[in-house]
Amino acid sequence: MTATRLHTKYVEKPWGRHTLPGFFPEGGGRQIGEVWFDGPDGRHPPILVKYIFTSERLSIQVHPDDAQGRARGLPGGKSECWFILDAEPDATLGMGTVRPLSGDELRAASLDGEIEQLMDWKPVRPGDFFYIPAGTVHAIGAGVTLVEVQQNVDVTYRLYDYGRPRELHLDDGVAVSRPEPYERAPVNVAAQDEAALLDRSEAPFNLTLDTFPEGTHSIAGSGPCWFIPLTGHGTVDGAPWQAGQCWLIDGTARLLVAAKTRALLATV
Ligand SMILES: O=P(O)(O)OC[C@H]1O[C@@H](O)[C@@H](O)[C@@H](O)[C@@H]1O
Repeated sequence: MTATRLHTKYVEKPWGRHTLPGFFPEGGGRQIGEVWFDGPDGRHPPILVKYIFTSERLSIQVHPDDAQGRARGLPGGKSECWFILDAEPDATLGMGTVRPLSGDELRAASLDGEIEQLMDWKPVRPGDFFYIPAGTVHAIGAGVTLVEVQQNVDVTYRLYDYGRPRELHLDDGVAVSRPEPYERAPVNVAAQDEAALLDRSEAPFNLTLDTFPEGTHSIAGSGPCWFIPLTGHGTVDGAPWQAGQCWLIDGTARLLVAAKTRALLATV
C-alpha cells in the first residue's frame, strides 16, 4: 500500500464560515476557515494542503523564505499557491502593493490601516491560480473558496488585521516583506483539462491540474505525490477515494476512476 489518506483537521477562524461548501461535513456550529490535510502519523511531509473558505478578509500578512525562517528558528519558510474553486462576483485577493513601499512606509501603513488602500485587490474567479512566493504581502478576500498548497511550515506574520483582536507581528513582518506590485501574469484554467501550474524551477514544489477519464490509471513519481481530487470518486490501491480528500502517494499507486475526475497533483 503506497497511498495514504491524510487526516482532515478543521481550523476555526474569525473570517471562516458556519456552512462549508460541497463535500465537507458541517463544522458543528463552529466558524471554520480552513481544513488541513495533516500527517500521515509520524511524518512531517514538506507540503501541506488546505481548503480555505472565507466570509471576511484574512489578515494582511507575509511569510518568510527558507533562509529567513531558519534564521528565526523555524524549519524553513512558507511559499504558497491558491487554486480558486469558487468566488462571489465581487470577490478579490490582495496581492502585492499598488506601488513599492519602504520598510518604514509599510510599518506606518500597517499601524494606521492605510495598508488596506495600498494593497492591490485583484478580482478573482473560479479557475484562477496564483503563486504567492515568500515575501509577498497578501490577503485573501471575502467570499472565496480555494485549495492552498503550501510549504509545511506554520508561520504567518500579520501586518494588519482590521482591528480584530489577534496578535500582529510587525517587526518580523516588515523585515521579510517585499512590499511591491505583484507582477506574475494572471492564469485561469477553468476551461482546461490539464495545466502545468507551478514548476520546481521557480517554487519549492510542482503543481499540475489533471483530468482523468473513467478507467484505470497509475500515479507514479520519484518522490511523494499529493493527489487532491476536486471531482469524482474511485479507488486508489483498492481503497475508496472521493473529491474533497487528499492522498499522499509514495511510489506508484493504481488509481481507479469511476467518474471523470479533475485533480491537483503536487510533487516536490
Ligand atoms: O492570519 P490569518 O488571517 O488567520 O490567515 C492565515 C492564513 O493565511 C493564508 O493566506 C494562508 O497563508 C494560510 O495558510 C494561513 O493559515
